[in-house]
Amino acid sequence: MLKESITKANKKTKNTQPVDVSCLNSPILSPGKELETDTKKIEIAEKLPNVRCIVRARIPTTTGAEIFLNLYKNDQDNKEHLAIVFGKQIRSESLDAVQEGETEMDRMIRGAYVGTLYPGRKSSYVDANALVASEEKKEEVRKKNFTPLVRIHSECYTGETAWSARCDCGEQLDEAARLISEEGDGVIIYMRQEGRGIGLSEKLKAYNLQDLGNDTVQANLLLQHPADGRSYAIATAMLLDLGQRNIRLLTNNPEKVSSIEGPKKEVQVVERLSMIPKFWRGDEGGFDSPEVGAYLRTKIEKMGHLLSAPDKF
Ligand SMILES: Nc1nc2c(ncn2[C@@H]2O[C@H](COP(=O)(O)OP(=O)(O)OP(=O)(O)O)[C@@H](O)[C@H]2O)c(=O)[nH]1
Repeated sequence: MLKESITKANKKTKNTQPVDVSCLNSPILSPGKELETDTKKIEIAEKLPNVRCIVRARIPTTTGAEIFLNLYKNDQDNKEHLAIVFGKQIRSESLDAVQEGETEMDRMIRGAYVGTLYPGRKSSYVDANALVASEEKKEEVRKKNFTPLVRIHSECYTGETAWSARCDCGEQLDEAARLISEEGDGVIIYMRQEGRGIGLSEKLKAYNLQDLGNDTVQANLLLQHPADGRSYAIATAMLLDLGQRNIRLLTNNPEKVSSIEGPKKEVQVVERLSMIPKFWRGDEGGFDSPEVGAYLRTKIEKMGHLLSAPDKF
């Protein structure tokens, strides 16, 4: 059954080397039997999708930083991707656009207000103090030629909610938030691409295949999925909607850097900053496990991640 589906996958998957199915006599890959190295590059769409921020809300956080959650709809999938915006400087053009027939209350309810909401506020615009503060901030940012720190993060229920030590996704999300909030203004684009795009149920199957001796890439391929099934066109369109054409990107993933720039280099990554696991840096709060070690090694060895493991790992 699995053998059959992988043969089908060979026929369907573009730019992918043939999968060696001889290993399927055993659920565990025999030593020396490479399943394949998936050479598929993340496809860059020819045209960016249309995105629209439909609601924004202020979230005071447990770390003290104040963030604005911007929820987006798009014409490519039916998922609710999010822009987690730090600071008040970065705003969504589609959210701020005036909608026909809407009242001031409608605008405030969907988050298209300037400044801060307070009981009894009547207008989305006329918070004079906020306007002055916002103009001053814009000027300050212009003077500094500010290029925001951005993280493009893919949803990971296990790493962010179920305390998983199989991956460093939860740590990366926290670390990105910490670094961005230190600078004041920046964005985390939170993409609903669970399990590198294969979804949670398939990722859980992949975990079982990993426990049976396969690495993260092999497990995806055995399940008939690409090693990485994500795309970043929606994220690029969201960054443009947020007015961000030049960014500093927090990632070790070279594919993410080229994909996020878009088909016509609509966005430019002017700097890439590595995300080194805390445990490798010897920082407080890091964690180690055999699984996360294997996960990171596979990223480096098979997915070309720009990260070098310290000798002892
Ligand atoms: N299929 C699969 N997905 C995984 C596994 N472990 C984590 N993920 C998913 O991988 C994604 C995390 O990717 P990112 O944090 O964007 O990291 P990345 O693209 O690998 O690179 P960085 O930007 O350097 O972190 C999330 O969607 C996780 O759910 C796994 O073993 N198998």
